[in-house]
Amino acid sequence: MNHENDKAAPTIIVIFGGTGDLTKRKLLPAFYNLYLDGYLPEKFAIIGLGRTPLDNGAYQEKLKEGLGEFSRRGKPNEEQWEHFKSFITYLPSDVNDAASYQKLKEHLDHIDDQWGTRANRLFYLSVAPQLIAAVATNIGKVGLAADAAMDRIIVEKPFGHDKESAIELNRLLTRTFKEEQIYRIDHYLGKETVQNILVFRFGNALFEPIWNRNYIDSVQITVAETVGVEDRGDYYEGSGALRDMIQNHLLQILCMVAMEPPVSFDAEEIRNRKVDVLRAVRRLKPEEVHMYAVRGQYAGGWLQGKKVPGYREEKGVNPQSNTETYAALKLYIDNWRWQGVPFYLRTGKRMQEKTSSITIQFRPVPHSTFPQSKVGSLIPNRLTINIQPQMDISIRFIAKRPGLEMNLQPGEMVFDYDKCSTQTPEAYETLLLDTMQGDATLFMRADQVEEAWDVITPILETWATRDSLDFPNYAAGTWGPETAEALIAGQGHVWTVSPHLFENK
Ligand SMILES: NC(=O)C1=CN([C@@H]2O[C@H](COP(=O)(O)OP(=O)(O)OC[C@H]3O[C@@H](n4cnc5c(N)ncnc54)[C@H](OP(=O)(O)O)[C@@H]3O)[C@@H](O)[C@H]2O)C=CC1
Ligand SMILES: O=C1O[C@H](COP(=O)(O)O)[C@@H](O)[C@H](O)[C@H]1O
Repeated sequence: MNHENDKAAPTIIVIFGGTGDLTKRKLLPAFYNLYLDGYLPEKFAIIGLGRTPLDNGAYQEKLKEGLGEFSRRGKPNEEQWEHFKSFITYLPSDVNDAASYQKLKEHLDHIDDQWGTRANRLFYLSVAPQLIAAVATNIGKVGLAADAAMDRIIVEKPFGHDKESAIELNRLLTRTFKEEQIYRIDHYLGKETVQNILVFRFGNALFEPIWNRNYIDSVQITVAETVGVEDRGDYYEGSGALRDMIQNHLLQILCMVAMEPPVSFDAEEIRNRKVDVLRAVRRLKPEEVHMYAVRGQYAGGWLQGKKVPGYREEKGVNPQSNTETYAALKLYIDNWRWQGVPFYLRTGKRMQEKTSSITIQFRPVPHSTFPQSKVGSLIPNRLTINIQPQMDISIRFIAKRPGLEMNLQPGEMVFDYDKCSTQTPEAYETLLLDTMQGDATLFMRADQVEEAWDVITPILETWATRDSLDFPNYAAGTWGPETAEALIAGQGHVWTVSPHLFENK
């Protein structure tokens, strides 16, 4: 997390799934940007693995195309690319072929010999979840990751399908790796604006005294996407919004908003405080689920002037599918700080606008000093943390409207990331550098993952018992099903649809 003046030790990155979408779209652009920003060590190598028959040149060319398309800096400069590509090699291999791990070991040992030092080894599992067991077991068998201080494994989401499978996966990984060698990625934790939640809360004395049930009325966390399932219908059918987004990204954000102040910025300390929050989230009884959780699935509709198909018409999706593409929850945290404060979480695909934000709604003033006739309905203070694509933190307050009369109006103070001079790094840049430097603060520990599954288990189980649903129940290009409004209306709340203050009074 803190990358000041740091260069990692000599490092070899082995990417299982080196020909896949994630490598092209996220991993390679992140490494390339780290290279341009001077964060990669001089002794550095990327080894891509996959079954596709390619030679080094063809593999490098494929990754270069991806850079042009997906890097925040666009097409690479030829001279810089010529140097960077010398780090990259490709080893065609099948993860189920035990012999290929011996070859990989020889390759890694050979690099160590050339460099005259034992390099750190990072094994990135960018493969489907069902292949993780084969890779981790085979790495263990040939002793590829024998040095607990130097070798790490990075595991992509989804981490399990439910609590039992997550526990099983943790058990399997810890047969070969110690917990401190395992980096479970949640890319939301690498986002600049998400990291800033901790700095905002614990770097300022101003907010902590009012960051509790005495002053905060409710909290909303929204992650709204305009995209549909794209070409991931097969995966999404077995997942749905609750597993795909809430179990990981939204619950992790919730932890950062709700955690107690850590004693230090140490990885274990931060993760301890976060897991405390998950443990305190009230578990729902099956008969309560309908009062606390709402699901939806998009029908066809119009988005930004374009006609888009319904979920059931997407590639890889069952035409009678009951998979939810929208989920909204009302959660309570049963501890001293948050007793009685509702936390509303929602996420959906094909929503009207792409926006991820956190809204902290403060309570109204205890007594209205100013005559109602002058001020209309006073708007209580609200803090909004816009995560993406708009990146800012704003505080809404009441101010006097200039003039001879005592009229009030809403005002706003904004910290805007666009006004900062440096380019914002992508989440994967932060996270990959952290893995190289052995900083696990922004990664999920086994107990965090298991607790997060535990929070959503009653909902998953209750939802699984019903197979005749009123789906689809929201049109693409809207803000989700109407039942989501009712979910929070009982407490007198409405979803804060847009992050922009004055559209949203
Ligand atoms: N793409 C994304 O934006 C995101 C992906 N993820 C996660 O990342 C992981 C990878 O996703 P993604 O890149 O999209 O998947 P892809 O389907 O695009 O890539 C899968 C990769 O696995 C390789 N592979 C499959 N079977 C074998 C095998 N038997 N032996 C060796 N290699 C094999 C493929 O190589 P080949 O075909 O050459 O054998 C390919 O490189 C998944 O867990 C996914 O959930 C998480 C968040 C976002
Ligand atoms: O993990 C996932 O995240 C993406 C959204 O990520 P973002 O950084 O673009 O906000 C989501 O589309 C995908 O379904 C999910 O698997």
